[in-house]
Parts: sequence; structure tokens; C-alpha cells
Amino acid sequence: MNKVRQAGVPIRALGAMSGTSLDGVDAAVIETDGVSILRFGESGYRPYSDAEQRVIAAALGRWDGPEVAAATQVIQAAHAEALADYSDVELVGFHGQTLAHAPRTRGTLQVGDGGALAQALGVPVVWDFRSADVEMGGEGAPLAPFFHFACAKYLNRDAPVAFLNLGGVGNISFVDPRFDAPDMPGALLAFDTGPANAPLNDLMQVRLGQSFDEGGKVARKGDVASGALELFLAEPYFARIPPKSLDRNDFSEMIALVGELSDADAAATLTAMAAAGVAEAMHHCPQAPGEVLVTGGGRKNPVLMQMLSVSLDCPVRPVEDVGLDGDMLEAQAFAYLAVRVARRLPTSCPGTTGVRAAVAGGTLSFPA
Ligand SMILES: Nc1ncnc2c1ncn2[C@@H]1O[C@H](COP(=O)(O)OP(=O)(O)OP(=O)(O)O)[C@@H](O)[C@H]1O
Ligand SMILES: CC(=O)N[C@H]1[C@@H]2OC[C@@H](O2)[C@@H](O)[C@@H]1O[C@H](C)C(=O)O
Repeated sequence: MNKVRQAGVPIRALGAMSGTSLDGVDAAVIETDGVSILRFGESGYRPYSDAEQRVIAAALGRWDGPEVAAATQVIQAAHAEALADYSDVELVGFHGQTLAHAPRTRGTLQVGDGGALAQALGVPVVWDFRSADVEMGGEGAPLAPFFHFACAKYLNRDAPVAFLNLGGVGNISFVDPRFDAPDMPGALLAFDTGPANAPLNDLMQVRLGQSFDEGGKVARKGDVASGALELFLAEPYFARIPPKSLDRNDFSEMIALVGELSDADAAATLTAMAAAGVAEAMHHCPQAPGEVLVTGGGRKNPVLMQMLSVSLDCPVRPVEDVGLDGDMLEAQAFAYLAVRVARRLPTSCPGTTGVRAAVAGGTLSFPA
């Protein structure tokens, strides 16, 4: 039997993720048998040029047409480049780029052709991770939770812990590592918390021509507008019982709520909205976790981290505090999930995506 299919045999898997912030492709190697993480390996980052970013941005929210075709070409070429220089890789996990996500109505669209990538790299590729979950009634996201469960085991945790990813959108995984497997009822509850950096990035771009609020410098000088924050929290999304997921632009009208405010107050208020979404999320968790481990770019924003520390009643710290790499966790997640798919182990379950039953979502393509 092909090694990538062989249960229990550790392999070197390379994962690639292109996230909602459209900054570039993260790539990372892990060694795993699809159950335990044995070792984290090397990683890399291939940024998109401004021109590439514009092509991808023009396709966001679209399901087909010339914009989608152009974005697909950019994604494909960037990944072939980003993944070319890793040695002894036995399997690749290729998330692709989410262009549109409406699981209940139209489905979910991650562009990038894993068959072509397998051919280009000469290595088997797992791709299209989200469609099977959506077809079985799931949200198709978030998918990192099964990896977070493995991380909690890797970290020898024996009490509930939460992983919080602050990307364009935020997502949280409540992990109870006392269970043996991630798909056992109670082992995992995961969902998107709300917008994280996306509305703030959009504001910074529109008002100041900057791609993000580096170090929270702008927000730090402002005051939070409590009226706007209240309107935000009245959004039905927050009361909805999880699992639940979001598209990057689902909350893009939030910018209008801060339209009359100064740059600093608007930035402070959007930052507070990201933190408030997480605080709301904690109410949905079965119990308070012992700690919240923060990954994704938002952990580098001290204003956001401070707001989280104030509003959550447990320690909040970046994953670096426990020896993980918060820039690479998502790429590592898709390396790990690829091995699970190849071995027909589930990658989502009712507690993570609301799917009817645990499912191994993804297509495995071999080079010819
Ligand atoms: N030094 C910093 N100060 C403040 N914010 C930062 C800093 N570095 C990164 N960020 C924020 O983090 C964002 C990138 O986060 P990340 O790379 O986790 O997003 P992503 O993986 O594309 O998103 P997603 O997880 O939603 O797919 C940036 O767009 C910015 O808003
Ligand atoms: C549809 C989609 O691509 N969703 C992303 C996005 O970015 C963060 C959040 O929204 C999460 O739901 C997901 O990504 C991570 C990697 C996940 O699936 O766990």
C-alpha cells in the first residue's frame, strides 16, 4: 500500500494556507501519522505582490467568471513557487484560497487545482478540504480544530484549553484533551467568533492607505464608541448557537458604524469589536478554558490582546508562550489534515462544523 495511505506510519507533510487577509502563502512541514504530532519542521512565506493581491481581491465574493479564473491562476502559480523548495516531502495539504463562502446556500469555494499541483511538484496532494463537509450539512469551517486537538495533546494539556485564531476572521476551538479522539462528543467545540482584523484592515486602507494597524498604534490613541459597539453586538450572529462560520466580508458594513468617528476612535472601536466577538464566544463554551492560546496576526496587536485580557476571565497568551509558531499554525493544520484525509480519518465532526456525522473532507490526487 502507498505510504501516504498507511495507518500509523509517520510521514513528512507540507501544508499551505492562503488566508483571508490576502497577504501571501504560508507553508510549513510537520511529521505526523495523522493522529499525533511528532515534530514541527521548516516553514516559509511567499508574499503576494500588490498586483497579485488586487487580482485575488477582485474575485472575492464571486463564484465564477473571469475574475475567478484570473485569481485561480495567481493562486496556483504562487503555491507552485511557495512549495517548490522543500525536500523529502511525502504529502502536500493544499487549502487554496477561499473566494466565497455561503455554506447554507451556495456552498464554499476554495480555488487552486490540487491535481495540477501534484503534477507540478511530483508529490501527492490533498485539496478541496471543505466541500464534503458542506455537502453533509456542515459549515465547512473552521477546520483547524482537529489540529488544535492534536496540539493540546502535543503540549501534554490535561484540562480544557482554547485556541483562538485572529486572522481576517476570528475562530475559536474549545479543546478538551481528556478525550481520546477529536470526534468524540465533548472533545471539541469550534466556530468563527466574528470579524477579527478584516474590518480594521479595511478602515486603515480606506482612511490612511495602510494595510493594517501595526502594533495597534492608531487604535491606542482612540476611545471606543460604546454605541457602535452595542449595535455590533446586537448582530444575531453572536447569539446563534455554534457551530457557525463567516465569510470575510460578512461584517464589512461594520465600517459604516464607525464612519463618523475620528481615525483613532474608529480603529479603537473596530479593535474592541473583534475582542467583544471573542468575549461573546466564550459564553457558548461548555466551561471556561484554563487558558486561551492566541494564534494568527491579531496576536501581534497589543491593543487587541489587552482588550481580550480585560474581557476574558482566563489567561490570554500568544501560542509562542507554549512553543508553537502562530504564523504557521494554519499551514501546519492543513499538513496534518492532509495526512488524516489520506488515511480516511475524520477532519470535522458535529462539534466543529455542525456536519451531520464526522467526515474526512478532501480529495487526494497523485502525480501521474
Ligand atoms: N504587527 C502587527 N500589528 C497589528 N496587527 C497585525 C500585525 N501583524 C499582523 N497583524 C494583523 O494580522 C493580519 C494577518 O493575520 P493572519 O496572517 O493570521 O491572517 P490570515 O491567515 O490571512 O486570515 P484567516 O485566518 O482569517 O484566514 C494582518 O492583516 C493584520 O491585520
Ligand atoms: C471558509 C474559510 O476559508 N474560512 C477560514 C477563514 O479564516 C479564519 C476563519 O475564516 C476560519 O473559518 C477559516 O480558516 C481556518 C484556517 C479554519 O478553517 O480553521
